[in-house]
Amino acid sequence: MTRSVEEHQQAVLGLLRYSSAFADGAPEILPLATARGRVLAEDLLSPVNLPPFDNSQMDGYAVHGDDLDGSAPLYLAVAPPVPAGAEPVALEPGHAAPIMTGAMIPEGAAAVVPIENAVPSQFPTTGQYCGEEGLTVELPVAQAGSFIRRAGSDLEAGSAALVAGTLLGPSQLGLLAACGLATVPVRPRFRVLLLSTGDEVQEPGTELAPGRIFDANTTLLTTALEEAGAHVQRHSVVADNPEELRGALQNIGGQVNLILSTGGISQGAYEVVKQALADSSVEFLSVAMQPGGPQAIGTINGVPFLGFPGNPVSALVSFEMFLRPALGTVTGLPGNRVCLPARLTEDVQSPEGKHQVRRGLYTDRSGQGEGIGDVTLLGGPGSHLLHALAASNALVHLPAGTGTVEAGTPVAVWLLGELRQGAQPLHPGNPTREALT
Ligand SMILES: Nc1nc2c(c(=O)[nH]1)N[C@H]1C(S)=C(S)[C@@H](COP(=O)(O)OP(=O)(O)OC[C@H]3O[C@@H](n4cnc5c(N)ncnc54)[C@H](O)[C@@H]3O)O[C@H]1N2
Ligand code: MOO
Repeated sequence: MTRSVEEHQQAVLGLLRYSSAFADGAPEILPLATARGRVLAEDLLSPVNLPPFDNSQMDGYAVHGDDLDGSAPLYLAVAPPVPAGAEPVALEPGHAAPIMTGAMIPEGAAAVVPIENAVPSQFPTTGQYCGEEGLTVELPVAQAGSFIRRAGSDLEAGSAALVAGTLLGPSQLGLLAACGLATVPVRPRFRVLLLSTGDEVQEPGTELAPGRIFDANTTLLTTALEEAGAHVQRHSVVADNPEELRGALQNIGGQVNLILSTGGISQGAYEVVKQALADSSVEFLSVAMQPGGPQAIGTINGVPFLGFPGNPVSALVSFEMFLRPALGTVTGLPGNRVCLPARLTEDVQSPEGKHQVRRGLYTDRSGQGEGIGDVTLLGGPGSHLLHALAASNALVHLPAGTGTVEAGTPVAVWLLGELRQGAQPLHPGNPTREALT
């Protein structure tokens, strides 16, 4: 059975949505400073007004409402100062109180005049406040309410500070702190059991035996999953022994939201995942994509399962194309990569019937009057080319039907990192030839 990229993306999304253990997970309560990158589990109402009280927006003089009759300049007696953090005494008509930014507006005051608009334009010294009677200040005409930040003008007590599903970053966590909250309920992390398979696959840090290779996939996918916000339970490498794999998968139910394996799913004589799950509801199929053609999808004892191909580049491309976007949709975490148009720096040939995903180096040219950036392919299409992948900052899409593309033609790229300054993103989702024309 062969599926299009879009069909398999939908199938993976459906599988993750089915992951009921995840949806029913009780919220975790975290201290604010440890909750960055997590998703809010429930609506949070503010217990206080923001600001909590009427306060001054400027260092200046608080003026009584009775003195705002439009006559100017005002000559007012200087009242005792109002520092931030103090509860001031009421202001009498005919008086102006030195008031600091953030200080509570005294009862009776109706406007603040910034100190630089006063004569003298500096506050009296502490000694003058204490020792001299009869200090006066000259102020220009002021509008009622000027430079006063009203209680609740940012957020009213009892209204929603944040709604469930919000991704918590510095601004959101700062808001909760301003509301006086010390902890936040977050959705539990999406939990993934990760197993790499293959007799030839050996732990890094050991001495490499003849015919064997080091396990790249466990580290590659652990870090990719964690970067996407998931919690990863790493299993040690499973040999090409179906009994061993079945043993590793027993009694997993309920502890994880997804089991993800690499390797053992194509046409060989020792395809351990295929053999171990032959009588299960897991489907082994081919997606019209290169790399990442062989795929497995289904459930094991009710737990969602995905099998990625063993080649490291195939595993990463499978993650980027299928799992990352679906994870974003079900968890509320950012799943879609920034998609940009870029001009190819060389001619390229892709298989007509497949969506080819090449790796490349994207360079932003928007500051050089070029409009869009360019992309240089790194390595060939081979799915073992991990060194070229490591030097790349973009996936380059050559959708099914592309065939030959000449140098200078715009193609869609997904940035594997931050958006460069000035670059204009395309709409997220699968790049098509039409999106570029
Ligand atoms: N006759 C056919 N052979 C193959 C086909 C096919 O259609 N017909 N498809 C090829 C494609 S495309 C891919 S991709 C691979 C997928 O094979 P498997 O998923 O069964 O993976 P393995 O055979 O176990 O491994 C493939 C390759 O990757 C290396 N590998 C595996 N695990 C790791 C790891 N953890 N770290 C680093 N490298 C790993 C492994 O040694 C193999 O070289 O099948 C093709 N064959
Ligand atoms: O489809 Mo395989 O993933 O090219 O190398």
